[in-house]
Amino acid sequence: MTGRTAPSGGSRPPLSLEEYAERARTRLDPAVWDFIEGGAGEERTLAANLAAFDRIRLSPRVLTGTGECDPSTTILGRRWGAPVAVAPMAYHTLMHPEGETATARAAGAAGLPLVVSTFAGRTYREIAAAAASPLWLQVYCFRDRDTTRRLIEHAAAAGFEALVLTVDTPRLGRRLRDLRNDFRLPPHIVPANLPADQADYSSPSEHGRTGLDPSLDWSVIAWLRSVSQLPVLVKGVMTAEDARRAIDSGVDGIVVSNHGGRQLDGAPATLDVLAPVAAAVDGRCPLLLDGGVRRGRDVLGALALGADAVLLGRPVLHGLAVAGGDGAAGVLDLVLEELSEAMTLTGTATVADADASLLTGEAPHRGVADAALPAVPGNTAATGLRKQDLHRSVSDPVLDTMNFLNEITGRFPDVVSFAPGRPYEEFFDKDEILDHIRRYLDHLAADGASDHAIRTALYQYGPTAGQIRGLIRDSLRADEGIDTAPEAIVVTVGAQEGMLLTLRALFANPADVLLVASPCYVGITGAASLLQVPVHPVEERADGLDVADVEAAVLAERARGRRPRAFYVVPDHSNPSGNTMSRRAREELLELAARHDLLILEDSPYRLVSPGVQLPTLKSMDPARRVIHLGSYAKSVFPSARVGFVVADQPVRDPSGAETLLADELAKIKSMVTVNTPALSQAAVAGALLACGGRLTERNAVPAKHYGEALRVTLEQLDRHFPEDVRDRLGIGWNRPSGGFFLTVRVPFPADNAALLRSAEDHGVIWTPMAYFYPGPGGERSIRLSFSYLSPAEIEEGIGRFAAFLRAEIERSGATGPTPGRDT
Ligand SMILES: Cc1cc2nc3c(=O)[nH]c(=O)nc-3n(C[C@H](O)[C@H](O)[C@H](O)COP(=O)(O)O)c2cc1C
Repeated sequence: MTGRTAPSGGSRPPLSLEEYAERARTRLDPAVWDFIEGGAGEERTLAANLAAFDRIRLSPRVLTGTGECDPSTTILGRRWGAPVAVAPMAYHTLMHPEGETATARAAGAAGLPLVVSTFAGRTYREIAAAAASPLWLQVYCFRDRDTTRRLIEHAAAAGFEALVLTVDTPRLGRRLRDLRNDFRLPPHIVPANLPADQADYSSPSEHGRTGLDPSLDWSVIAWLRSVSQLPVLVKGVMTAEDARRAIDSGVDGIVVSNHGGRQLDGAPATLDVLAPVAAAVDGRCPLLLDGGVRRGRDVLGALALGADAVLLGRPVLHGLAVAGGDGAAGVLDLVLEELSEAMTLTGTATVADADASLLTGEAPHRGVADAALPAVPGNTAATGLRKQDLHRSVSDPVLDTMNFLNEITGRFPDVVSFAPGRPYEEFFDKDEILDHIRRYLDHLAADGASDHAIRTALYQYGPTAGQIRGLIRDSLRADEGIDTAPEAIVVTVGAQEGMLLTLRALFANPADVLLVASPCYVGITGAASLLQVPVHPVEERADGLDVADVEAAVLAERARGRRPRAFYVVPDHSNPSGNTMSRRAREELLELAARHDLLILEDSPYRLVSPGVQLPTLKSMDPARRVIHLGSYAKSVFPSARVGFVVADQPVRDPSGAETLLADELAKIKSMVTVNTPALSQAAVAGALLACGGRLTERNAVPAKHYGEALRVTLEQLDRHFPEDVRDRLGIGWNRPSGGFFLTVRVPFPADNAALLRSAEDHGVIWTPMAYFYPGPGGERSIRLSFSYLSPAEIEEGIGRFAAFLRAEIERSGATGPTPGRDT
């Protein structure tokens, strides 16, 4: 990031990108200047891009002890000197005869990638020869796909590492400056990688109209995959919805871009749409942004709003125009110098540390409609909060799924509900809870605790890791074959807190990915969303999880440069699918974990309330301590206690060689979350454990029988309403779990919220759309039925209503026959 020699024509090197722009303007032919500088229409969007960055205010933070900051980052498995790359721009040769080769040298010197335009003025081979950092190819899809395919093959052969498909250009925007100037490329400026004889390229707008394919849809991603192995990014996404579709289409990255204001005039500034797009992407792929980046601090602003990196457009052309490769290098150096300054003055040690806490004052997406904020009654000075200003997780649909169900249950109180995964209430005895607490106090006294110590245990803040760890250890030994020390246990506020603590501790860097069996319990994906942990779903097959699929996910993530850190699974009677992993699959999973240095997060709350003998827990099969076991007493004791625990016996070594257990580290985090699990709750659970000598299987013998019976009645009623030949004809099916609270019904129509509403309104029965449990697409034609909360008579009535709903819905949609798509 050293200053360069003064590009000729100025008394000193330009001190800002603005100065580079000014010097470039004086050097270039006015029509060429207009061509690079201009935007579409009235250039509102062009101006908005710049204005949005102008509104960013960063918080200076002092005495942070940050020292040297590190602006480097890793994208698609490659280290970049900073989260900046050069945006694809046509014809660098218009700025300087060396064109893209000069830019590639400059980018290489700064350790930054260059995205080379389809309309590059130099060949891909020449550019690659000059490059010392990653090259990506920007792809325009032509009507003639063969031309596009050849372009991609040439770039791949030259060593380009990724494809960036520009998706905002079914035609070129009306750029009035070019129209007024009747802009034509000089004869020597040609696209060096396109067939010279096939088109007249001299008028970019004219060629755009005749050459570009205006009818592209999302299937183009699959086409690109069919012609190239390279990762595919899409450039030009501006809405959360399109970002989701892009991810559903399997892209490897997204560039939020409005083409530097050159396409749809009136489109918002890219920075203004970044936060909602980032919320939708939720770390599932790299997210880049371009448009209006003109200073190093702009880079930091974009990162704070959720980008992983930015592309720099016009300023690089300005540098080239001013002094060729040296000028482009000067521009990049300046941006990196300013970024380093901004990071230091905001106490941002690394790129991963840049988050929304850096922002202060008016956020970029504010300003337009502040006046339209609803007034809060009775408080005229109230501050209206915008959802976009809150953490992106609050916009994550996963955090909302249960609200819809609760709302619908409230609206139709007389429905039979197969929605809640709740224990059957007839087993609750209102006096028992007091007996449990009494029993625990007596136990403490019998153990020799003084009155004073017992008072403290009950009334005072307690030990962070919990005060009933010994009893939990005994119970795990008796019931689960898990042999662990009390010190390896942290008592948590439900298993949910256990998930939060575990993810917080394990996921230290943005390249760490959580793999989850999918469909997946929303508690873990929700916690991942809160912590911005990227999630990679591994889809269960109809008969359960295939460990080969987990391995494929591990390898795919590695290939993307990310680190699969842990795999979350409910091995027994899974919520939501009801499937159980076989013993063989458990062994294979543990072998895989060892092979790939993967941790397993085992969550298994239904075992102890399921009939029959259970398969061994993963934790009990795990001498290598790869399994972190998340426990819950919600089903086996009662949910209101909100007591869970984590068995985290993994040794943790610090740089001095000192060793703790992962449980100790979780307790540190817990001390800042819930301080300790309420003593009253622990006392009640402890009393319940003492009552059965730690053998919760024995305590739950009757409930387990009940749940087994509820499952049997549910299956029997489904069989009765839909005998095999009928269900085959209608395209309905279901699995046959061996226990737990849930099963999966496959249907031949979309089982979405609209269908759920019809089911509640017209048939008086509620269920849960399986799609709620898919972190990505999937489950659209599946339903989760939960039978745990209902009596056999209610189940019988409810399945009758459910059957009527299924028949009505099949008739309504005209859909019968085998269910397309996924099975669970
Ligand atoms: C002269 C010029 C040519 C461009 N050519 C392309 C191109 O060939 N392909 C593409 O995807 N985007 C192209 N763009 C858009 C840029 O990649 C980028 O989206 C935009 O310039 C970023 O905004 P900024 O210039 O404000 O930094 C071009 C932009 C300019 C200014």
